[in-house]
Amino acid sequence: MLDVIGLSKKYNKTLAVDNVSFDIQNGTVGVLIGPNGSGKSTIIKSVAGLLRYTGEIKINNLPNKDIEAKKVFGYIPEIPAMFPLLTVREHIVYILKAYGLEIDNEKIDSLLKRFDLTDKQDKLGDELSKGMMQKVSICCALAVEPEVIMLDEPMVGLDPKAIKELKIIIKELKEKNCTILISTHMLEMVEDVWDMMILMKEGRKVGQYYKNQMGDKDLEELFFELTGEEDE
Ligand SMILES: Nc1ncnc2c1ncn2[C@@H]1O[C@H](COP(=O)(O)OP(=O)(O)OP(=O)(O)O)[C@@H](O)[C@H]1O
Repeated sequence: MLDVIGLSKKYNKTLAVDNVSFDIQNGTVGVLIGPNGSGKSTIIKSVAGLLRYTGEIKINNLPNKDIEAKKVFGYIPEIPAMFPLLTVREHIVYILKAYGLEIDNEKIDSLLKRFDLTDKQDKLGDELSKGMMQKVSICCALAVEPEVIMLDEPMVGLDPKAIKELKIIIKELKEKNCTILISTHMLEMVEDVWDMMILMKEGRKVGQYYKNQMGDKDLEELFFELTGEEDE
């Protein structure tokens, strides 16, 4: 479960996030949407503990910066960060070690296979394409079997097969009662997985909507209706 309570973040004079609150229950996919610059990445980075902010963020009822909270939390950043001298496989091993988990080679093999990385597992971090880096970053986050996972624009740069696999994985995580937060502009990619939508505009949460209350409307239709922007 993820709780964000009264979150505000200023970068110098820019109020990027203005008193935003929401919660996402276990087994629920929340999507964070809004125009460019509306504060989505700032929220995600705050939850991930990468920024200073005011307000409270709790993961499974623990402060997000608590080590016990970090142990159950996975994060796929918008821009993947690779270790240049670690191989693809070593990235996953490294993460498992950092989380204090056993090195389960079968689990690693299966993740690599799902993302077509088996024959790339010995490539170094700085030898990878952008899409491959994104896949490694996804494998690392999944390897720790998080209870709460955040994905910042996860589909960008992925090939169609990897997008399909990721969508299946999101559904599997949901079935395992995971709490999932996805920030994206690719609304059609989350159409069949979302449960709750948090709509951001100019740093403020301007709405929170549940799929089961939205009738037949799709996410894109809702977005244009709610933001008053033109669908061209
Ligand atoms: N490091 C930074 N320094 C200063 N201002 C920043 C910084 N990062 C973001 N901002 C500002 O904070 C506001 C929110 O940015 P943020 O990246 O959170 O938006 P976003 O909704 O994720 O945008 P996008 O859809 O373009 O990724 C913007 O006005 C942006 O210019």
